[in-house]
Amino acid sequence: MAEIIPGRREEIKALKAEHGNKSLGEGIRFRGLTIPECREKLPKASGGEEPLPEGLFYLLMTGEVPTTDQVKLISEDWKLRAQTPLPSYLVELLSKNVPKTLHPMSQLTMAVMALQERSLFARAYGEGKINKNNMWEYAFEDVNNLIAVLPQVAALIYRTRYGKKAADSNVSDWAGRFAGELGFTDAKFTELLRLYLSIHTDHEGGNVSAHTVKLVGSALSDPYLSFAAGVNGLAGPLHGLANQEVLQWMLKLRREVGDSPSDQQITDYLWTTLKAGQVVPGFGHAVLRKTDPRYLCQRQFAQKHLPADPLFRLTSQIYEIAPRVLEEHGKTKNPWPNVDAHSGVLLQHYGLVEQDYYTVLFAVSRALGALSGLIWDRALAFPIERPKSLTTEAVKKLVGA
Ligand SMILES: CC(=O)SCCNC(=O)CCNC(=O)[C@H](O)C(C)(C)COP(=O)(O)OP(=O)(O)OC[C@H]1O[C@@H](n2cnc3c(N)ncnc32)[C@H](O)[C@@H]1OP(=O)(O)O
Ligand SMILES: O=C([O-])CC(=O)C(=O)O
Repeated sequence: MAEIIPGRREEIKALKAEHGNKSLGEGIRFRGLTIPECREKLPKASGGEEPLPEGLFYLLMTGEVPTTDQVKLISEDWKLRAQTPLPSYLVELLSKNVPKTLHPMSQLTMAVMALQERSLFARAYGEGKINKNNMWEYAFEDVNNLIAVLPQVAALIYRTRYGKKAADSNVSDWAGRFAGELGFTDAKFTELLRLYLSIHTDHEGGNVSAHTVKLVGSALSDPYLSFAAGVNGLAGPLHGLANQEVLQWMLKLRREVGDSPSDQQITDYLWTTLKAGQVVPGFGHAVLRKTDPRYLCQRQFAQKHLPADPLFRLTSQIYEIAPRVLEEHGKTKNPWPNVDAHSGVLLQHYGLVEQDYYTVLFAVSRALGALSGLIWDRALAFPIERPKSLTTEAVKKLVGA
């Protein structure tokens, strides 16, 4: 990073000076690579087929596809960093003191906030050691320390809330450790988790969670404070919570009309949702205008590994019907499914059935995207974000309305 950053600083300064007034957009790409390209090019676990999230992190940080050895180094580094035991007050908090009714996303935010005590960035700032040139280094350490322990923290929330036990596992990549801590040993589930944690990392920087991390970080709040804020944004039903909402919506459909609904029953159920003034979870998108490529790659995974799963078949049936209904409804600019319309179905298949936990998985993945961006924000010394705010009266006066 120390070698890459100076050149990038110059490059971006020149680019902004020359082209800063143009507007841009290019769908979902990670450093220029599409989701299928990432799936193909990023290193896999031995015997595995899905990308290791560590590789995506490396790609987001450096702009280059890592070698298997480079990815291994990250896995080992994160494993080492995770060996510092979680603070006992955090373990007490999560395993004894939070009420079972507190949503797992709120528990995650509390846990990240509790870890903020470890921030090297905040400590260095307090000691007057931080300047624009070196601040990325402190952010880098905090980010890697936080990412390293997130699986442990998230799994502790899971085990406590649902009365589960960790599994004995000698898989040592980041997602593999997470699967074991969650109590899963099925190699297919671990592969699914590697894919899940790779594809949920980011979607440009403008989505609510990543942008919140960026915004809060722009005040030089440290990576723990910034990430906790982003997790709160992800917990909203129009964003990451749609992950859980989709499944609840589908299960309610099954409860109301049985396990094998007809096309007409699904159509009626969609209209009931829309006429009640609610959104159809998992459909629509703020910027995409076609089926989300993350939906499609999860669909491919299902077609390969669980083609006969009843919930997958229902998902496919809804895929046929919902876009037509949404088009007829005429409001949404994008009637096609997004990433959240598929993930829960896969997790259900492998026995991770606790829907209100799903967005925590999303958050663990989002840490890679949003926090790698945060390191770059500090490396490029981006300024504090501050959109202008005016009253409606002032706007009217200024535009002569
Ligand atoms: C990882 C992610 O965050 S992916 C998104 C996850 N969220 C969901 O799946 C929730 C369902 N979808 C939605 O609510 C929306 O499509 C969003 C929040 C994702 C995008 O919102 P917008 O950018 O405002 O979408 P858009 O410009 O198409 O909205 C136009 C209108 O269509 C409505 N609309 C959009 N999607 C849907 C939907 N799935 N069901 C019903 N109505 C919808 C909007 O509510 C809005 O209505 P309004 O004019 O009465 O205010
Ligand atoms: O881009 C968005 O607004 C929502 C999304 O898909 C994501 O955050 O992954």
